[in-house]
Amino acid sequence: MTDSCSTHGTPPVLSEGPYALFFDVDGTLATLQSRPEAVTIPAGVREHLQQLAAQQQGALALVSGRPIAELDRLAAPLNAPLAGVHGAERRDAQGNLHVISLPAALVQTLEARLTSALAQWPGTQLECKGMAFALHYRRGMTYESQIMQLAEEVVSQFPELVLQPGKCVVEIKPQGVDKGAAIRAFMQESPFTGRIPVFIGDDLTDEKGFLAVNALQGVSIKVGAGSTHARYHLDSVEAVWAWLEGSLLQQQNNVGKEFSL
Ligand SMILES: O=P(O)(O)OC[C@H]1O[C@H](O[C@H]2O[C@H](CO)[C@@H](O)[C@H](O)[C@H]2O)[C@H](O)[C@@H](O)[C@@H]1O
Repeated sequence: MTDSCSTHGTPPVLSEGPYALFFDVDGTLATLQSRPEAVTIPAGVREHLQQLAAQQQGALALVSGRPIAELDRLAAPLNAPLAGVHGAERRDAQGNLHVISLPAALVQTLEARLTSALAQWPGTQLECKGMAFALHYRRGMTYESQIMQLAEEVVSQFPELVLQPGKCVVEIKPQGVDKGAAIRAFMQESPFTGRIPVFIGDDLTDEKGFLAVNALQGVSIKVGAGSTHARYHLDSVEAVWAWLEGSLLQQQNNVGKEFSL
């Protein structure tokens, strides 16, 4: 990554389109919390997402490291296309599921090994997502190096696995799974095809998504500090909420103009 976020401007609100909208969740639509299970998306933001989805004929998806089941719970009553576990799970706009899994025996072996290792390190937390594992250390920062070493050891033993670093977390996920691939897959399907892709995210896992959107001449937006491939920048989750509301109002104005005499 050669660009620095600080050199990028604030994105204008969405004014023309049609758009294909992709949102990361933690750190983008939802404020980070000390535990994954404490996260919520405010009701007003969920309402705005629903309205934006309707305005764009359903071309709005969440693209997250979280499993699809959790995304449905966090975003309810929004029933959107979803990419979960960094793209290992994907629910397309027709409701079809596309899943990249690992052999059950490998999942069992990894879960047992990671559970017993993290049990030694107070404040760390293991999130098992079926085909991926998140090793959290936000409440156990003193164990960061042990967690990183463990994750690196595991990945070095199994060529079908790769590391996905994040905010106070390192994840172990299947090779070839990333948010860029998930966004490209959506963009080949109705109702996303032919639209201008927009992706907003805050973390390292979002960088492949920014690259995918840039390659399609879309709008990539990084939330918060850090070097990035994204072309625009928003300071905070609150700024994302405000931009989302502004874009919604702008799109509503556009519709009003189409029908005014
Ligand atoms: O792709 P995202 O939607 O941004 O999901 C990335 C990971 O987010 C969650 O972990 C992060 O958020 C937690 C809650 O705020 C925080 O406690 C943790 O330190 C962060 O790394 C989630 O738990 C992971 O499964 C996601 O992959």
